[in-house]
Amino acid sequence: MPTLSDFYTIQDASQHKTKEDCWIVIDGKVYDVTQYLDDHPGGDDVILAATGKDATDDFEDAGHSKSARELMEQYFIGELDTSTLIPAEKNSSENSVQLIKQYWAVPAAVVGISVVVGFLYLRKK
Ligand code: HEM
Repeated sequence: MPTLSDFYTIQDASQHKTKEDCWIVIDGKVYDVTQYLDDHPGGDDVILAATGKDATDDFEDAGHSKSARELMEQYFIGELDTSTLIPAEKNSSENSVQLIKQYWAVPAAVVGISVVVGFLYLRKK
């Protein structure tokens, strides 16, 4: 049955990344795991390292059991407002464009300078 729940942005969740106040985002859901940190079999450091971002891949890579997944529902506090992820994706594609531009600038400059030097050298002969 659908229930009303709070929505948080990834920026909201990123404000809670200490041992005293720790939220994680897994599969579009936000969990306040502050009280669970000391009991986590994988240690508190792995959970703290998974704060401030989408921790779904880290959580899945650890191969959590069914009972771990049931347990985590106790710490559910709200849904992730996914509209806040769109600018992040846009930024990362903009970053890729910047990287491609930089990647091509250096070899293009080397080829350009070589052509000019070669041309001048041949003209001198
Ligand atoms: C509410 C969130 C979480 C709960 C309730 C939880 C619960 C558990 C439980 C019960 C185990 C024991 C093995 C199992 O039953 O699967 C475990 C192991 C583990 N967890 Fe989590 N976990 C959570 C989040 C995370 C996150 C975000 C990470 C990030 C990497 C993580 C990393 C690990 C690792 C590496 C182990 C393996 C420990 C070992 O086998 O030595 N867990 N977790």
